[in-house]
Amino acid sequence: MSKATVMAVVNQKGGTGKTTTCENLGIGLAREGKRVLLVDTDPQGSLTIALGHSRPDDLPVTLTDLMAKVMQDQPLAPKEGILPHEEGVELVPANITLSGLEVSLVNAMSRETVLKQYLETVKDSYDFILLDCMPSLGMLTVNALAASDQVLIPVQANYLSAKGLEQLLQTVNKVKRQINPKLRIEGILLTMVDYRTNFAKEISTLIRDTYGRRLKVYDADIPRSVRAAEISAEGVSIFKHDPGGKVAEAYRSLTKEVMANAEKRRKHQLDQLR
Ligand SMILES: Nc1ncnc2c1ncn2[C@@H]1O[C@H](COP(=O)(O)OP(=O)(O)OP(=O)(O)O)[C@@H](O)[C@H]1O
Repeated sequence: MSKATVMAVVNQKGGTGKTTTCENLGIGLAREGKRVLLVDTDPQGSLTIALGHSRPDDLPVTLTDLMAKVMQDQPLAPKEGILPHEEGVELVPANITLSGLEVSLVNAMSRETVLKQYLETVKDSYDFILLDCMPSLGMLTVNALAASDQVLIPVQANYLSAKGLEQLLQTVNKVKRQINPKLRIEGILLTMVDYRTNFAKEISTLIRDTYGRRLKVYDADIPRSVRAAEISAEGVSIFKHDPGGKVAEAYRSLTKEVMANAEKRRKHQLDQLR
């Protein structure tokens, strides 16, 4: 059985739409029949909350426990700590205890690859594993990059920080060089685009012109909409909350692009084996 494609959703800047993208791309893929695991690697637990667990601190098992077991060489039960969601995805939840684990990683053996080692134990059961990263380039984000095949970078169109993006690309390249040679940037996703303003259109064009040659910018942009902001408290995706709306439409397009890219890569790999 083939192993999952692991995708890190990363931006060290806060509030760029990482969690919203993880949730809706993940559920979008599940709606297309893919087996999807979402992993909350952020001690804030936003993805955990967004998927309906409003009190992450009360959960008996979270990513902290699973990574701690890996670090202590303890066995994991099948699907230990993995929670089902009504829309077909599964979740490894997180809470604030993950901050403590991040500190203890500093002195751990193979500290950059603890998450990777954990994911190896579950990879056979999924087609896609999406990692919701925290807004920093610390050890948990390095673990996410070390465990991933590809990176999706949500960028809030109105607040593009070219310097921030360069810093992120440097970190991705460093992880690629030193720890994970197969890591590649899948694409930049423009989020919270307000098409009522000319400014947003200009920024979108600017990003495509500036980075489009070096990096893929997804054709799908995610529009700004209060309907998207509402889902954080609803425990369901935009496909359930507002199925006919423009944000659902945009995440549907993104899902198709991600699947088409995965299929292209699979064919390319098969061609190389021939
Ligand atoms: N398309 C959108 N339109 C309007 N609001 C949005 C949209 N996408 C996300 N939001 C809202 O913007 C805020 C930040 O989004 P989100 O939590 O997805 O970002 P994040 O990058 O994961 O944040 P953090 O860095 O804190 O983890 C949230 O309140 C969310 O509900």
